[in-house]
Amino acid sequence: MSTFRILAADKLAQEGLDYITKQDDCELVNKPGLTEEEYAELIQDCDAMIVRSGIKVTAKILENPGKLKVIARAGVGVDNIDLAAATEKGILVVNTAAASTITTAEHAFALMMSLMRNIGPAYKGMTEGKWDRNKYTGRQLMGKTLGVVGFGRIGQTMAERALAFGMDVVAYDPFINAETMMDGRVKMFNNFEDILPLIDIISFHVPLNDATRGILSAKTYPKCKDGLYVVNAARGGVVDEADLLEALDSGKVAAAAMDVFTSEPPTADDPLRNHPRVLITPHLGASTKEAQQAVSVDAADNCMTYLRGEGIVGAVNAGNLKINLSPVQEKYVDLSNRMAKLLSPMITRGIAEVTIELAGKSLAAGLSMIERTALVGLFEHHLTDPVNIINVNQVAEARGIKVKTVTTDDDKATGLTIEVTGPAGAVDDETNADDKTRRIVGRVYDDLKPRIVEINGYHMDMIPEGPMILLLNEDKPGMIGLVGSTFGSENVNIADMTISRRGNTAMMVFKVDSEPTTAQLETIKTKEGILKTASVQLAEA
Ligand SMILES: NC(=O)C1=CN([C@@H]2O[C@H](COP(=O)(O)OP(=O)(O)OC[C@H]3O[C@@H](n4cnc5c(N)ncnc54)[C@H](O)[C@@H]3O)[C@@H](O)[C@H]2O)C=CC1
Ligand SMILES: O=C(O)C(=O)COP(=O)(O)O
Repeated sequence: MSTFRILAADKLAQEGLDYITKQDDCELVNKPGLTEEEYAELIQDCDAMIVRSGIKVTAKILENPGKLKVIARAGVGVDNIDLAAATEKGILVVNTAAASTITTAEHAFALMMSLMRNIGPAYKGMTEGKWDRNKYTGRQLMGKTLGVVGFGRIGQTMAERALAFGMDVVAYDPFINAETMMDGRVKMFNNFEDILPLIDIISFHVPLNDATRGILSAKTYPKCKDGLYVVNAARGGVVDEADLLEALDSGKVAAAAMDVFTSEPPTADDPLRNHPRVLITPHLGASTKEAQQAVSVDAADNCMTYLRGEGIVGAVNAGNLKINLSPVQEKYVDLSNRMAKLLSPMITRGIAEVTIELAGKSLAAGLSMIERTALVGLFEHHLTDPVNIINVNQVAEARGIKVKTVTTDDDKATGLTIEVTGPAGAVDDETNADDKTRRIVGRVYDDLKPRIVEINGYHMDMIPEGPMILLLNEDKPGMIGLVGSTFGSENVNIADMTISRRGNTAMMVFKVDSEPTTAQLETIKTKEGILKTASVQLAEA
């Protein structure tokens, strides 16, 4: 059994660490707090890396990833991971989406309540011997309007709690196409500025990206009511920090609560640390015993699922990959790999375009996986850089290879066709019409076995498995005998064969007992009438 080395590169709950050490096939490398250079070296010998927000997983760390295959974020936000670099290197990034939702919403809610009742400065005054009863008259939540920015897991959990406290809730989320949510109790907006005149309190629950960076800033304050309360437990930078300080001074903002900062930790003299109307916590949103236990175990689990080849859970950078496939869809994924591997040695003219044709409505959910698996099979022997289902679309795009997918709904005749077109000028008018592209057609029948039914216009019905040899020869008498005796003298034992004619050539496909050596293939190739040879090693079907 192989042993997976799992690196904990951030402080993880003990439960998560114990969970890793209890697995027979895993070894824990618990090394939080190292330098960028140290991680760059350490990851090369680790299969998985688990992080929180305390480390920046930079392109430099990932430059030579060695055997690193997966990075798990024990939490939600992945803005501290260079996703483009991870994808380029074929490293899967996963998170533990829902495990910390309630905890984080509770923290945002606690910040909102504390802000409205001056809990922070009142407590501070008490510790300094003061008794300021009049200074800290607060505001009641009931009847106030909360604006939730980002109506995902945490935003909705925050809204549920606000509604229970008798607040009105409106939300801005341009990726939700609904007029209202929560049984009509939350009015939805898809223009940020439209919620601003309506709200007394704003709370952010969005990822940090180019669209959300500085979304609340000097530009947008003029639309807000005077005396706005601001809560940010999403990411530092969503609320522009310099503009917030000005808005506090001008009275536009009554008070602000921040759990997250543009730079963490903020410097000791950061004005947000000591502002009398700013309540701050050190990125504690997800920090409860319950949430940390859940995210650390889930993160470890998500790594193991991937490393053990059992699927992908919580993918962040695997595009539209669908993992929970039906048995038939899975068989088509397996078939696409076999088909691509068989076609791959015939691709001698380069690849400009790949067309994947999938027939059968019932297979549609597996399309992305089938497509990626086929591309990996086509590319892997032609490229030196590692290519896998995570980075294969990016690899194709970076090389200008067009990937076309055609689907049809016919469930009575399910099937898969992979066709590869070479670059312009790769074929000419003399080229046989069936050879202008490289094409392979396969299906999975009711017995769930993969079948190849056509290669480049040569029709057959063959289960692709084990070591296989493909021969293209002149279609003339004596060829089968010649090949049989040559295999015999070369000690290559034939287990099965199929032959198909097209014009004056034929394709013989052999299953043999063991993979032929290059020298054996060369000997076969020198025989009169043999035009091309290739060998492929496939798994048993
Ligand atoms: N303070 C802390 O310790 C924690 C902070 N977080 C932060 O909370 C964020 C939200 O987490 P979840 O609710 O679990 O994620 P989620 O993915 O369920 O929700 C995010 C929502 O934001 C929306 N969104 C995306 N771009 C937007 C835009 N430009 N404008 C408005 N809405 C937009 C999405 O449509 C989605 O509905 C995370 O991205 C993370 O940054 C998460 C956990 C803990
Ligand atoms: O899950 C998130 O996005 C968080 O911000 C929590 O961060 P942490 O794991 O506490 O460093």
